[in-house]
Amino acid sequence: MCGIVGVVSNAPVNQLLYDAMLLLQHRGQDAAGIVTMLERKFFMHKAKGMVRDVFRTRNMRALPGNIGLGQVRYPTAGNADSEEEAQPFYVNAPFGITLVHNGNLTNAHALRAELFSTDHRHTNTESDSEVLLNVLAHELARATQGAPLQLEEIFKAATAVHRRLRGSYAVVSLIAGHGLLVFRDPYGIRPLCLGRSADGAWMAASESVALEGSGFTFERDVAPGEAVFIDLQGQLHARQCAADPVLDPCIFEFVYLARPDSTIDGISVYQARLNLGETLAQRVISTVPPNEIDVIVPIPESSRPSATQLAHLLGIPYREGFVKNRYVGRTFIMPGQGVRKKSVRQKLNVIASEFKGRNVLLVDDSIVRGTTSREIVQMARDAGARKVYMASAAPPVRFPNVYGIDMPTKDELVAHGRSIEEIRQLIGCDALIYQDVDAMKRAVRKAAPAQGGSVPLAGFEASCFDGVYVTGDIDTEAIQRMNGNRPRIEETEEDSSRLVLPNAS
Ligand SMILES: O=P(O)(O)OC[C@H]1O[C@H](OP(=O)(O)OP(=O)(O)O)[C@H](O)[C@@H]1O
Ligand SMILES: NC(=O)CC[C@H](N)C(=O)O
Ligand SMILES: [Mg+2]
Repeated sequence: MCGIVGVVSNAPVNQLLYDAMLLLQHRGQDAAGIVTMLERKFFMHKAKGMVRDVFRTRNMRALPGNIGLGQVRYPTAGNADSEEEAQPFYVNAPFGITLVHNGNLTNAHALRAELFSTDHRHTNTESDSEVLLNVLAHELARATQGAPLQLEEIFKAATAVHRRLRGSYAVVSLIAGHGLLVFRDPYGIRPLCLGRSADGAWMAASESVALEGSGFTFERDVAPGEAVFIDLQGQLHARQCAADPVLDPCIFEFVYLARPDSTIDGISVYQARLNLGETLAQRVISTVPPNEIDVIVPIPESSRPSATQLAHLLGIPYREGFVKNRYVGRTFIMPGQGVRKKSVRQKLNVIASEFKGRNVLLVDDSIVRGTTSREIVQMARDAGARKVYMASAAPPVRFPNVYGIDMPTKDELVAHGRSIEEIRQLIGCDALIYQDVDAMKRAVRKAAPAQGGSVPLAGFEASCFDGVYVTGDIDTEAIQRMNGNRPRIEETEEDSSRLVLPNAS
């Protein structure tokens, strides 16, 4: 995941973009970038780091114009360490286009070869988003054939782009001298929504929290396969450009990725998490008698809504046993297992009195590599807990994700190829309770409104839990190819994060 945003206004947008990106910071902490446009000229600043570190006053002053876009990056393709792969990306022809992307193309490898041999376009990084931009540029050139750009050609190009791309993509792009083009893949895997301000400005963003926090009113989600073009006068034009759009949003957004105060495709993330706590309660009861649990303790941050609901239903006290250092980022989205492990301890500290002599049930939203749970269980024991039970509001994560969440190989997943009992032993808890896959889907769906958008909710992209890849073209070979170009982080206890490039000996 990454966070993306675009704004068309009649006043400067640099501060608006910056503020919206701060509201999306939880979606990517690796790099940040903004492009604005004044007349036909683009102004760009991007670098590795979090928003507040990347942009100084002098950078902000150098971003003039009433239209622009931005991204916070969490790399899932290419090289996490590369400054060049920070977004936005830019191409000069046709017209001049910049683009930000949230998602992951599963056919980037084939497209890159095709771009070079057939389309005669050059890409200069390993990023799939640069490939995406070049496909869009090629299709815009093909649709216009040298003539001025009209609305019909924009939608024709978007249609052709959908035909060529596979995987997940929520995109905001800026066409110099024309306007903002926004589109979402035909399955709607990654989120994207639109909002309006009182003075008529438009904002497109990954999550509704960015709209609301920036003074915009949520208008609607971008439908899967839909392309929306907002011209320089602020007129919005929309068209369904995919042959067979279906809405299968990524369920992990509701489990962990998104902010709880966001609504995605009509589903309140907070309500979905409460519901997950409710169904989890039934699983807990069937594993550990509630009278053997003295206290329920959430693992901050994302598990809190599920843990409160669980505690409420079981009638067991909910206590804060871990305090989070708010200056440490999300550990799951940090590149490198060593960095993640170290930062769990830096990030969370125990309140020993909540554990001493008690049987505690720790609740997390998900267990991915098991780094957090292992450390946390040990910390609870060190603090004097008698029994430490562990519950996950999501089912076991057993399969790699290829749609923009950084869990690319099955071997790194603690639940892959292991029984619940084996995972329990690895994590070191006295009982381990997982949500069930169908119950998770039901719980999230229950938070959906009766009436959906223009494309109704079909199901969920839940491949990391059930191994079903909604785009249908993913096999072991495809996963290996996607990972082939990604640098690995070599792990040892002492030297925790040495970067190893592929092909390095
Ligand atoms: O099994 P693991 O590989 O450790 O990953 C799972 C953990 O990572 C996430 O927390 P994170 O610290 O990223 O963010 P949060 O503060 O929003 O919960 C998630 O909420 C789990 O706690
Ligand atoms: N998480 C994402 O959405 C990543 C976007 C893109 N695949 C990149 O690696 O930069
Ligand atoms: Mg967490």
